[in-house]
Amino acid sequence: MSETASFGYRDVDAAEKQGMVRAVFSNVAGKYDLMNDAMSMGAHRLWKDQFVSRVKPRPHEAILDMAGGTGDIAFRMHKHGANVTVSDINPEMLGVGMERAQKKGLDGLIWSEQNAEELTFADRSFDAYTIAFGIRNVTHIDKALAEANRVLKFGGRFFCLEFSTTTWPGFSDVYDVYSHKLVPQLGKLFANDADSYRYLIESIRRFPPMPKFEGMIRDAGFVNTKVEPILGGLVAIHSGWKI
Ligand SMILES: C[S@@+](CC[C@H](N)C(=O)[O-])C[C@H]1O[C@@H](n2cnc3c(N)ncnc32)[C@H](O)[C@@H]1O
Repeated sequence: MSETASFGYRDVDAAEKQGMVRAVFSNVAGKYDLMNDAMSMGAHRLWKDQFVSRVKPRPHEAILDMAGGTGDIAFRMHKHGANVTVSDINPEMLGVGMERAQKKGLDGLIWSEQNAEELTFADRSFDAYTIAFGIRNVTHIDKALAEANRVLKFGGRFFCLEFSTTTWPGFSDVYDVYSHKLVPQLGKLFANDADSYRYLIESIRRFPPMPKFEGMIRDAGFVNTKVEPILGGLVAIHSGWKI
């Protein structure tokens, strides 16, 4: 029997998932940044600021921003003087990011089309690895985590920002209605694409809960792992160290 993977609430052939995810992000690339503001009412900017403040980028250190999309995390780290490589599997998302960098006058970022599961970077190339709202889209999360570990130097830091499950009871009911009913409608209104946004919400619900994901990070070889829930775990920052 062939291997299956979850694509939102559906189970699909694992070999097909990557192409389906790629199609989602090709569809949304042009409206991605606008939709992030609309869906989170601007909150994603605060979560990304908090995330980068935890990474503490230092001047000249090499940081890989995996699944970096249109560059939000990379731009923030670049401001600190880090040498940032933005990698993503989707050339359309990277294309939007490169245009944004040009408009902002940001030089020195490296843009690289890569699959998080099979990186072409040499072992021990980076001081830090970041991935924001990307890991839940990857077919084999364990392979991506193993690759993160491989490309980090000894003493390197791993940081992941991802939606998770809030433990605030009242809030989770409101969030359920908001995400399942309103987000696809916003997707239709702003991007003429309810299905892509339905997938993005469903994929949040299928993502492993915080303790399980932290265990996966440990299994990939990271130590001193930590989870920092935001809004009761609606969003979480996971981190670990390579030794
Ligand atoms: C929700 S966006 C996040 C973009 C950016 N990090 C941000 O926070 O705004 C998810 C990104 O993951 C990328 N992605 C999905 N699967 C991937 C994979 N296997 N390898 C690398 N990137 C992947 C998508 O192309 C997309 O750009």
